[in-house]
Amino acid sequence: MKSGRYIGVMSGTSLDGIDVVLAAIDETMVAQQASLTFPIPLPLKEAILGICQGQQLTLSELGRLDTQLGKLFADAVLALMDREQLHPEDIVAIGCHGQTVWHEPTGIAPHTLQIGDNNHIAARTGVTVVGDFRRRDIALGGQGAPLVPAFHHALLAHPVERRMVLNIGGIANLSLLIPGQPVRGYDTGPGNMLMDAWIWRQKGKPYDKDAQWASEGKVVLPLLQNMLSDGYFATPAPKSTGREYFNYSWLERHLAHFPGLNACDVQATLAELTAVTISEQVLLSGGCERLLVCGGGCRNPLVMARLAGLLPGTEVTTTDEAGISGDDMEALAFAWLAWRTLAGLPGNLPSVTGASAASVLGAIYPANPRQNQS
Ligand SMILES: Nc1ncnc2c1ncn2[C@@H]1O[C@H](COP(=O)(O)OP(=O)(O)OP(=O)(O)O)[C@@H](O)[C@H]1O
Ligand SMILES: CC(=O)N[C@H]1[C@@H]2OC[C@@H](O2)[C@@H](O)[C@@H]1O[C@H](C)C(=O)O
Repeated sequence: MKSGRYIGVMSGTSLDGIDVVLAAIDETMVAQQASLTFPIPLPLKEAILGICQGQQLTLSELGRLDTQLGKLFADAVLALMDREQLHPEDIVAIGCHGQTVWHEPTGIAPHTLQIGDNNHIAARTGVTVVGDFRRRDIALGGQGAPLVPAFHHALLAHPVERRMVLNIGGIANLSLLIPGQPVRGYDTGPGNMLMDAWIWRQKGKPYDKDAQWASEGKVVLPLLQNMLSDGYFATPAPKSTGREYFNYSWLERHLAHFPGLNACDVQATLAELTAVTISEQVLLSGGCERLLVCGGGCRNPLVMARLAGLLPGTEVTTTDEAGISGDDMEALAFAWLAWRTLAGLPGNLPSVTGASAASVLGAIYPANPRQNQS
């Protein structure tokens, strides 16, 4: 069943770095063995951010970015392989998510686009790559996202306890693991993305470390209510979203109604927006006994404290406490999805994405011998 060591690669909507994880996987377990975060050069990050917000580019520019990212993902994998003294034959496959640059799961021609040419990764590492995980689900009428609920279910479901797993990345997504019910899951809306965008514009910092700035401010209720009136929050699942919707322009449109606000109060209000939109969904979905949080947002003490405050009766913890590092969860999920693909097992859950059927996901880029090329 293709058991062995896999490498998962995730570059998420926050663009804070490429997460690479090594794991031993078979039908009964996923054992994490090593991980690293590989930096994304600032010009590349800015180019990706531009596309995600609708900036026009030529096909030549898109092609170049696809190649540059593919090479960068390969470098990230090679850094882990070199550090762990791994040879290509030690690894069954690499599961690479790619970089989402556009996600439009509804409308006349639903589509989602992850770039970073997997051919470069296979050629440079000498390891088989599995990629392009989302588009089969879209072709089956699904959202193509989120895909991690199946992995959350495999690892963290409990026979009697009502659990939910929350990933707070750039976008936040929730997996509902309720005993006796099909797994459900969807994106709740912005996770860290608006907080990151605001502090970047105001202070040139990539994120509000430990919510130090937001903690100095107070929530501006009219602004919060104005943002909460966005139609996405009341849309029923299945649903997914991304940077092309929740971005700095979205924030600017809401701020335009409230000129002259204190910048640090805006930061506090954005942290509250993340906590409120998540907790409302937890409650609307019937609540849970335990909320296991992963993703960079689980390191934000203000958001975590507000979630606990808004969800009395729910134990709010990080997935670290359940034995899985919150920083590595998504990369691990894509290593596991690569194993599912090679084992001929479906990767999507129609109860989550709304697809008409469960399906083996992804495309396989077979290994060829490792080459020393730049
Ligand atoms: N100590 C901290 N204090 C506050 N926020 C933090 C801290 N550490 C990480 N973060 C937040 O987490 C973000 C990174 O999260 P993560 O790596 O989960 O995102 P991602 O994987 O790119 O997103 P997605 O899940 O949407 O694809 C940072 O940009 C920052 O906003
Ligand atoms: C289109 C896309 O890349 N979506 C990501 C993004 O980041 C978080 C949230 O939005 C989730 O829907 C998804 O990622 C995780 C890994 C998923 O598919 O489950």
